[in-house]
Amino acid sequence: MPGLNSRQREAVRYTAAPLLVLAGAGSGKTRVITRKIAYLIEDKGLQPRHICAVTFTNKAAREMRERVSQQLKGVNTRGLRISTFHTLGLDILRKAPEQVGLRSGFSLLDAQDSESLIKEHLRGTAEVDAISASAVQHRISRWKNDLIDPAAALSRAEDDFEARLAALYADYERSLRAYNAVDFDDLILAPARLFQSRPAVLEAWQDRLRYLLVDEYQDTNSAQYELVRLLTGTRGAFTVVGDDDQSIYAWRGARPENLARLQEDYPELKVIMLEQNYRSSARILGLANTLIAKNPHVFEKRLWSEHGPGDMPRVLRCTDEANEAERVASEILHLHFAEKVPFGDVAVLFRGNHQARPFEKALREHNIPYFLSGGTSFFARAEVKDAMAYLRLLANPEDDAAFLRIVNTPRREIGPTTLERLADYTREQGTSLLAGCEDPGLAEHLSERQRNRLGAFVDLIREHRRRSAEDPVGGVRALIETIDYYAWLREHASSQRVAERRYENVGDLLEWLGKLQKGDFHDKGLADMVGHLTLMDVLDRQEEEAGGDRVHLMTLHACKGLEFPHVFLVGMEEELLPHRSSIEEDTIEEERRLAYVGITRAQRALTFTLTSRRRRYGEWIRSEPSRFLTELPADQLDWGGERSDTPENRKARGMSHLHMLKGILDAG
Ligand SMILES: Nc1ncnc2c1ncn2[C@@H]1O[C@H](COP(=O)(O)OP(=O)(O)OP(=O)(O)O)[C@@H](O)[C@H]1O
Ligand SMILES: [Mg+2]
Repeated sequence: MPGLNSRQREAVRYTAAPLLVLAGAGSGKTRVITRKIAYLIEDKGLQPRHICAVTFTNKAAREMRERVSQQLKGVNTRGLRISTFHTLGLDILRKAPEQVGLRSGFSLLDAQDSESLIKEHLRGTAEVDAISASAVQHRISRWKNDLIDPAAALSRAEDDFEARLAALYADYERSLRAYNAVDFDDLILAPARLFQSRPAVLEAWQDRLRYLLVDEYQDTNSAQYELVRLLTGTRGAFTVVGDDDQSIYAWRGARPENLARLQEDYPELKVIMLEQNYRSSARILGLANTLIAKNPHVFEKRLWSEHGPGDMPRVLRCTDEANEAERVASEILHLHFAEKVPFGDVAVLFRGNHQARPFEKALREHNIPYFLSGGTSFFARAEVKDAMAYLRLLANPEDDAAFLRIVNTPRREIGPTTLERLADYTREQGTSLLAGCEDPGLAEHLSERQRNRLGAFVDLIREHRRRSAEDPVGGVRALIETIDYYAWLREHASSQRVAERRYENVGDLLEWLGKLQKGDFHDKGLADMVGHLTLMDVLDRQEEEAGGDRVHLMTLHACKGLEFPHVFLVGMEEELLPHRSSIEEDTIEEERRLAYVGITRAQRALTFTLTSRRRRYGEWIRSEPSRFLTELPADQLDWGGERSDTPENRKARGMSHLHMLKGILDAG
């Protein structure tokens, strides 16, 4: 087993009992998982279909799949399951939807959809001014992650307010059921419940998944813990790897204590610690060790590295955000043109999504290709999703998910109770929601006023379906104007500018549709074009994921498990990192872990940046260096590091212009 140290080898070979590999960043935990998959197939003769590896992000799952297929060249790995927890959950539900009270073809609500559903339920309650829909959603999500159902939430409520939130949770659940829909958290919760209540279903899955491997185990929540516990059963055939110092999702219900709980639930648990870091140069690792040592520890682990000291990590002091972004862009140009570093080897990491904007601007201005992970792609924008939902409903009146998305967008005073009754009725009748609106039998269930509102909506759709049968794009355009979608956007946006930009996105979508109509789809109908656009949606995402040689921009939460030769950790300021809310709530330890995760992504070079002033809520505020920077030994950091204005760098910038020019010439 080349490329593994003796402890890693032991971890790969160990299958006698449950195994926990507990080790710091860059020590090869993920490598143990990928090698172990290969070992189980090649040496232990396990069929690929009996193995399941679980990670947290699609990106991580994709990388793992690549690494495994490289190791198993020529071996048929059909059936090998490497996915996120959520994808695994979705597959489990899809195989037996009736068992959990769903029908096949159930819809999956994203966070945006759940939030607007909650908003509907909040409307008209006493709590509407006291709490935002997103806060309620967060609360419900926490309950679900802790396997607490509405009844249990109610019985635990300590005051009236909590009790009201629990009641909202119950309303929300009822709506989901009526709509034949699940939310993101249900993808874990529902399978766990399914397994608890149906031993036969559980047994079939246990028979299918005979060995389970979990990466980033420190970030599992209670529902995920339960799912793993159930799936692995008494056999306990699993390997989990994790690092308590990298637990950064407690705010979303992750339970780092799950690491300790394993020992209680599985007394025969074997624990292997890894201590050699293979990722970072010694100076970078030294900073990481110093920083994390400030947190209290249950397990002491000190990482060491055989790599040389490497470059001195640097700190760039910048005047403000624009300057910070400009300096980083300049540094990246230097790396790329003077040192021949591919753009893809560089990552810019920040605490909050809002910090990305100036960097995007600066990188774009310098013609540096970049990719913003977790950013909002065109098809993920609310307004584009609304417009797509209208398109889908025009093309296919049976599309219940599309119906639900826009029946009240813009507001038509059709409340959740009306929709629930409609959904219950149509389920009995076996018709779609839209068709159900016109069913005379509905009269028993809904008041005349409610029926009239639904009727008006049906008329709207029918009229424009007719128009779009003759002229697809014209029909859709007329619909968007008839409902005065712009006014709706204007009502909800923070400024006219924002509303206009959103409306432009809708315009872009229609324009795109127009091009299709004139081009390849001139002899086809709306349904074909919508199908094509939906597929584009998938392609768009795939393209996003494919990468290419681009600088990575991402939050610290998103960079878990990844590594980059050059890392810029920006915004190293008090109230940014640590975040202001963590200072107030005294959850600095989790922020320190976040900083630790960021630092340990760097392989060769690490650069921190900070500004002396930053705009916040329209005002200039003086920024203070992050305590995490001042905790680091001053002699291990180069605080003077000015590279942006060296002659070399000016040359690099000149080359970038040449590069740009060449691009223009090539295009011409
Ligand atoms: N025994 C080894 N010899 C050489 N390189 C190794 C060895 N083990 C791991 N590596 C390399 O070290 C780097 C870090 O490994 P890996 O990503 O598996 O660490 P990790 O513990 O999962 O890190 P993280 O905690 O950040 O997820 C990778 O580039 C990996 O290929
Ligand atoms: Mg890893």
